[in-house]
Amino acid sequence: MSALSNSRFLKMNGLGNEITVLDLRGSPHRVSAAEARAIAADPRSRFDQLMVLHDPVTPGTDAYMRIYNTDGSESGACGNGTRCVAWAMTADPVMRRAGDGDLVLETKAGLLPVERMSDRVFTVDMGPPRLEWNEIPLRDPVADTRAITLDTHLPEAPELRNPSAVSMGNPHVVFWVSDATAYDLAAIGPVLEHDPALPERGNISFAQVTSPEHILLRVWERGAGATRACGSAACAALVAAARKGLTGRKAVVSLPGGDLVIEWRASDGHVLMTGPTELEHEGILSPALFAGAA
Ligand SMILES: N[C@@H](CCC[C@H](N)C(=O)O)C(=O)O
Repeated sequence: MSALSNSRFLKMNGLGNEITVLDLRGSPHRVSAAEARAIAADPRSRFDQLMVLHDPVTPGTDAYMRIYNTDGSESGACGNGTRCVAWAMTADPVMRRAGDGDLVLETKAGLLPVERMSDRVFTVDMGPPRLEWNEIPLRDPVADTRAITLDTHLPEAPELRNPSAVSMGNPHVVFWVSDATAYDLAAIGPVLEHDPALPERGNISFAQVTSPEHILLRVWERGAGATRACGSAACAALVAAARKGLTGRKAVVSLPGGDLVIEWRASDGHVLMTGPTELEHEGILSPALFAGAA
């Protein structure tokens, strides 16, 4: 029987980005890729990202998070999921942490301080963007990641050339388009996600800058597919747009699920993401889910 059998979970969302939160603090168990896929396969616990809480690693932090995509792969960042975890750790009667003060979460990519702005709205300090080719990572050295070249050539879509690349703790490629809704994400997304120039695959965004304070964004997520919102992609798009002089350092990023406010803070270069969370229901993971999942 899996150590996860009968574990309580929260099904949440951040702007429609489907998030399941599982609390393994106090347990040595590490969710396997097969277990993550099994949890995603059940409609009650279905997720774009599974956020798993573990005991803190760095002194002064509240929890260490592992982040799983629908396909079982792991990521270093999930903006919408981080806000959901912040809600769970401050408001859920079971997952609520002891004590008050600033909430600081940690992933394999670094520390994420979180501020509660209102009942369900949180600002996450997503840290500084990583902009060097080997930090993203890209296969080939490039001096300026504001305009990169992928191997994929789409002659039917001449706009899809020279995207920007940014890491927010996970790899993002941002294409600059005149109409963010014009592309068939389900057809193009998987091809671009797996482009050989992206050794760890990529989260793929189509960004339409409508003013210096506003970006329309659609995202094909690595390991999860088309989602209604992606917080780290919104951060990556704002950083890339500001670097290209298309926007200022603060903008509203509109996704199919709603709006995020993103600021690339001048004082320390950190990216702040503000947006809502929603609790849908709680549940218990059935032992039957894990039959055959190692
Ligand atoms: N939805 C997330 C990003 C999820 C991680 C991504 N699919 C990856 O593999 O890097 C967000 O809100 O940032």
